[in-house]
Amino acid sequence: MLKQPHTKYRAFAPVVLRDRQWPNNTITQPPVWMSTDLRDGNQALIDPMSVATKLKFFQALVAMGFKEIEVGFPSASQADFDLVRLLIEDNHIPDDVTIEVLTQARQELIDRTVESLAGARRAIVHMYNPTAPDFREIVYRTDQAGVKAIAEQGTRWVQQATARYPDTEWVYQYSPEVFSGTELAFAKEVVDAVSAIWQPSPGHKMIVNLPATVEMATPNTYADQIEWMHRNLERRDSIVLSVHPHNDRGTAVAAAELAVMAGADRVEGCLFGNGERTGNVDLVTLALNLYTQGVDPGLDFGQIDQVRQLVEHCNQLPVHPRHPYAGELVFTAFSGSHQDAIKKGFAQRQEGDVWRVPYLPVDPADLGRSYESVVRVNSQSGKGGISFLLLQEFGLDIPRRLQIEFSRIVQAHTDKTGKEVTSADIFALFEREYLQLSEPVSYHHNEQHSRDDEVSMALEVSIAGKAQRLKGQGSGPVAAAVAALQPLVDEPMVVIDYHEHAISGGGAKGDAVSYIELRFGSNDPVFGVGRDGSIVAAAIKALINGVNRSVASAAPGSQVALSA
Ligand SMILES: CC(=O)SCCNC(=O)CCNC(=O)[C@H](O)C(C)(C)COP(=O)(O)OP(=O)(O)OC[C@H]1O[C@@H](n2cnc3c(N)ncnc32)[C@H](O)[C@@H]1OP(=O)(O)O
Ligand SMILES: CC(C)C(=O)C(=O)O
Repeated sequence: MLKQPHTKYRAFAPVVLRDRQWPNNTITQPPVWMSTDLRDGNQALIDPMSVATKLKFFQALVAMGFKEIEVGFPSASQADFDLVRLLIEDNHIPDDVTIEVLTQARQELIDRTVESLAGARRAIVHMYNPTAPDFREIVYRTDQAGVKAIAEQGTRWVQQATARYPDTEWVYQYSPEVFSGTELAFAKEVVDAVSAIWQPSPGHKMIVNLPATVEMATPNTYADQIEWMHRNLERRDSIVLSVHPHNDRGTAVAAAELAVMAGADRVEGCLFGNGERTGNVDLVTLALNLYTQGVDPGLDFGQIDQVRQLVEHCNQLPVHPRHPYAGELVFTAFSGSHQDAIKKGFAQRQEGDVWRVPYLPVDPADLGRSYESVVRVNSQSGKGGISFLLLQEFGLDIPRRLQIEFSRIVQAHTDKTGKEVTSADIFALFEREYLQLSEPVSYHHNEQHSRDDEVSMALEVSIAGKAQRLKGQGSGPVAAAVAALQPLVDEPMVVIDYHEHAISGGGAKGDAVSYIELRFGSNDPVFGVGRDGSIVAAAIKALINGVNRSVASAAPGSQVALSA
């Protein structure tokens, strides 16, 4: 790279528009959306789509709610011509959907383009010619007058060709290609000359599309350009003002949003930002940005994964895992503090509340995404994510101090493997540590009798494989079980905390689960967990698990031992 890049590259000159209005505007309704997936998107593919693939994509776009769809460049290829014929002849175009096709300003191409549309109820003929200085000088070797004459002549050819098919309702769209790099006064001069020929009216508007064919400046500059045109174009009340941002600087979405604030009525783009070079503006992101502001975008992305899979299949290009709203990882939190906040957000949420879950700008469920993918656990994760998954998928609502204790066990595992753990892995670790640990003491059965506020408990257990019957009394079943188990260990056993709940989901639905925090003498507290169809048995199992864990926890340095 150059040390002095100014010797090779020039900064884009700002637009002089001191009284710009767009910064004070907000978007309260969606623009008209136009999908150019089948044209601008298709022309940028390594292998352009077949007619069958295009038809499938077209039908999906219709189902999403698009009312204007650019289906191709019929004068360029037989496949594009055939698709247009198929759509018309086999009645694939619903009454409220209008197809659009693109052509250069060349008579033979215009004639063939219009011919492809014969029999359409309504159609948009989109003609373009480049207007920017580099294109005038390098590509066309002409001047402003020459470029303006191409636009005027092309418009007349479109008029003549469409007049041959009076049964179709024709809508004309003109694009001064590379508007983003064209002098504003000249862009207005060309567009005004075109609209003077076409003579649109408020009842029969034409579309003026102002493309950032190459994105050359910051989005505010594009907004200034659009506001300037919006305020200065002739016949503005007879024009649908459209924008077509490309993403060369990575800011097409911002450019489109600011352009709408600046007066654009319509936005052209592709799903997930496919298109030439860095792509067209991403219509999914634009629509869902509106949705998260409480504005109905008029497009349905309620099954976003299906839309993404369809687009990946048709384009043969992957959507990035971090792509806004649709990427595989965008509703996934790995880091501990994010997981903690998301878990609290879900826990405090009531049905009908305004959406306020930290870190998640949209409810994944609204896009057909499940909550399972929201939290994933690796070595960057904390107790929040781990306990979220245990609750969401296995119905285990583990108390806070147990979350801390168990997260150390998971952390040790992820540190060792260096890999993500699935919710099934986490549950397996939890089972191994708590629910299935039956050494050295394993539980078989209990009998209890109550008299005068005192419970007598007999426990059938095995210790190191040998059956034993233990007895104890207490003010309740837990106290009686503690008294029965106390002789097994050589430190005083005290219950510090006790939680239990019924399991509402997962394979153990209906079981009770009991979490008991115990202290043995002056040792650190330890949790025991038990699960059973009976609440009392779940508590006894939790106590025995606490004994086993404190004895097993192990050996070196452990102060707790089984009594001789
Ligand atoms: C920004 C965009 O995305 S614009 C759309 C671009 N998409 C495509 O080009 C895909 C489909 N295009 C094609 O398949 C071909 O370009 C075709 C079949 C339409 C035409 O092919 P060709 O006749 O070989 O011409 P080609 O596209 O190379 O253009 C070169 C000629 O057309 C002229 N031309 C290019 N664009 C235009 C235009 N919009 N209006 C008028 N003339 C044009 C050029 O000045 C050049 O003229 P020259 O031969 O006298 O120097
Ligand atoms: C034809 C025009 C609208 C185009 O695709 C562009 O300028 O990018």
